[in-house]
Amino acid sequence: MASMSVKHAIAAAKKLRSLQERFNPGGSDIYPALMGDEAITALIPSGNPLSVHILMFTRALREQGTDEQYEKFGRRADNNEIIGTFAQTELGHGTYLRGLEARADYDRGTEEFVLNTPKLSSYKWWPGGLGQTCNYCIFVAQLYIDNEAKGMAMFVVQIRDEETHMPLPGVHVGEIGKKMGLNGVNNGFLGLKDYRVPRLNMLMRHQQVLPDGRFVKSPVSQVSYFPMVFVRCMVARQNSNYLAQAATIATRYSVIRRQSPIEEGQPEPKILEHLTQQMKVIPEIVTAVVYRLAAANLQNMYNETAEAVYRKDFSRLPELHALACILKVATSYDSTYGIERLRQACGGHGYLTAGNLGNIFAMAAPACTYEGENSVLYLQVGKILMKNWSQVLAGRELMPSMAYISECSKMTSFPQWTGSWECLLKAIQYACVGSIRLAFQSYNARVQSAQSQTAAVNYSGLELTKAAELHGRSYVAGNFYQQIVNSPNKHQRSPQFQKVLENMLELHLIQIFFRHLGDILRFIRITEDEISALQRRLEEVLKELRPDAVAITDAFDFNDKILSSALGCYDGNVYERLFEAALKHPLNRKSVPDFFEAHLKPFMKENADNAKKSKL
Ligand SMILES: CCCCCCCCCCCCCC(=O)SCCNC(=O)CCNC(=O)[C@H](O)C(C)(C)COP(=O)(O)OP(=O)(O)OC[C@H]1O[C@@H](n2cnc3c(N)ncnc32)[C@H](O)[C@@H]1OP(=O)(O)O
Ligand SMILES: Cc1cc2nc3c(=O)[nH]c(=O)nc-3n(C[C@H](O)[C@H](O)[C@H](O)COP(=O)(O)OP(=O)(O)OC[C@H]3O[C@@H](n4cnc5c(N)ncnc54)[C@H](O)[C@@H]3O)c2cc1C
Repeated sequence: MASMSVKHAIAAAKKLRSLQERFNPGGSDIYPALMGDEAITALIPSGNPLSVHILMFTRALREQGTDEQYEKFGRRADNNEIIGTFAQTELGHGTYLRGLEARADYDRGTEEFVLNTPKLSSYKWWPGGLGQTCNYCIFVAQLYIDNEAKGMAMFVVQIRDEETHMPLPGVHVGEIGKKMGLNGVNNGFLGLKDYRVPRLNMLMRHQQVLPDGRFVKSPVSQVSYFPMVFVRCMVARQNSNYLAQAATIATRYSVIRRQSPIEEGQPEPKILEHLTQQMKVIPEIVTAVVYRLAAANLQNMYNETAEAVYRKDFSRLPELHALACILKVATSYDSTYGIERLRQACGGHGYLTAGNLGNIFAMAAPACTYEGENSVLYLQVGKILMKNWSQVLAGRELMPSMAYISECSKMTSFPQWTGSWECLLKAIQYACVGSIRLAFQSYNARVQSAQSQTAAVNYSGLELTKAAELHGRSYVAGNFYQQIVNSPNKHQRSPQFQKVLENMLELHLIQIFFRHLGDILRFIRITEDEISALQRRLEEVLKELRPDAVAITDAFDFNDKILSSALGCYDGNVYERLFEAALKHPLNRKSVPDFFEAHLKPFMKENADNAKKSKL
């Protein structure tokens, strides 16, 4: 599987390189963006062993290395003359980066770093492509000068001979084993023993070790986390795509499959006519659209910020970090649960490999863990919200994506309930701000009762997580509302198209309202009649969107090859394709399987003989 993946990844890399040269000669941005795109996912269903090379290795060399280092390593990596990965996580630590155990000791006598993974738990563990594909890596380690810790640093390390691909002396490298999916990625382990690299192998754009061992600190230490910020943005985009793929499959299947007359004596309808089926499928279509738009916004913000960071302007980094974290979490959780819901919406056939929903799930699910485990990122955002709440209390202005927090904080109570989109959006934001306030009070009370700040974060963790989750909902819903209602492009849309978009907005807002009804009722009084009115609107908008479901998913524009699904083909020949796939199964190659004579027949015969004997 790994070798097929490498073969396909290389073919895809060549193709994309030629597209890059055709459409964006000399540029560097569309290549990584395309590389992770849905076409690649489909071409390499067991995962792309070059993803981390393209998304992290090359970027880290460009963004964390000096110009000289880029010339030495980065250009070769961009040309795919060398293949690398990002080796940060260890067997014993992934989340808590300050706890990483791999170390780099500076030897000023030889002007080298001595790299070591001193214990089993300090072995690098997980990096994509490390097992077999890569001959280089970025090795993340604690930097020591004269045995004094200086924080994390990144080192370019050659691990295999460029000619023979043999691991170099002092390098212990291999594959970590079979996973639930992504088995073509050859995630690997790496141990180093007294492995020496020249001083200039430490990436030194933002922090430096001078030849005499003097350490020059980065102006902003978090900039060494920047490669992770980029991949979080990519996860937001990619997981929205996975959800869109699953939604396309389930929608197409739901207009072919017929089951159970709705009225006695009537013909069986398409299953998408059943209201509960609409509720399983249509909200997921809308969620995919909503997240695609949010991820596109995030990507623009990343591009602007990355340019600024390159010029050593770090002012927008905190806002980008906060948004990348929350959208990474929201898209990975919602796509993972959404894909499973869509699989169930396809009944028994959804469980067949031929439907491809299992593989899409296996591609989407690990994003809840990699690039920052989701609960940990919720806490990270929760902490940022606490900091911003202090700013609100001090009367200071907040970053644009949190401006709604200041606005809501000024409201003494929630305005008259109207049920309008603005009212629904405000209700979600108001509940979020209420949750932030409660989390802040809880956190502060703990600190005042002599808990340390870190312990107070731990014990306020549930409230911080709730506040972070609602902040994600507020941002995403607010962004969608702006794009549908206030977009400058609005007047170029046909009235029919605008109506479909508005229906999607209606469904999104009502869906989020019901998902967080408990959270909202904690802060806002809403009557039973007002809630029932929203229930009727939900049923109505599902009915309105039903005729558009196929067109919206067609507009995602996934080729049949990309969906790779007997249930989700454009022509709708579901049963024919399921049969075709079944007939290809190895067990169908022979009418009588080999195990019949070897095992089954003797087993049955023995049972029959025993039965005969017991009758005698
Ligand atoms: C194209 C499509 C592609 C598809 C993609 C799929 C393929 C991908 C294949 C899979 C590939 C998978 C590849 C992989 O998986 S690579 C490995 C990924 N590993 C992780 O993500 C590790 C997760 N851990 C962390 O990020 C940190 O340790 C956290 C964040 C948890 C805490 O950290 P720490 O304990 O050190 O810090 P602190 O909480 O005291 O915070 C201290 C300050 O720092 C600020 N801060 C923290 N972080 C950032 C940041 N990033 N930018 C800017 N600022 C940041 C923070 O706000 C605070 O600010 P202030 O309050 O002081 O102002
Ligand atoms: C498919 C895949 C690909 C990967 N690719 C790479 C790669 O290319 N390079 C690389 O370096 N790494 C890679 N990783 C590793 C990945 O980044 C880590 O698995 C991830 O950061 C989570 O860390 P962990 O595994 O140590 O989980 P842990 O941190 O051990 O998490 C386990 C549990 O503990 C909880 N927990 C941990 N800390 C806290 C806390 N502070 N507060 C509350 N709860 C906490 C978590 O919420 C979770 O429930 C990959 C992982 C996967 C699954």
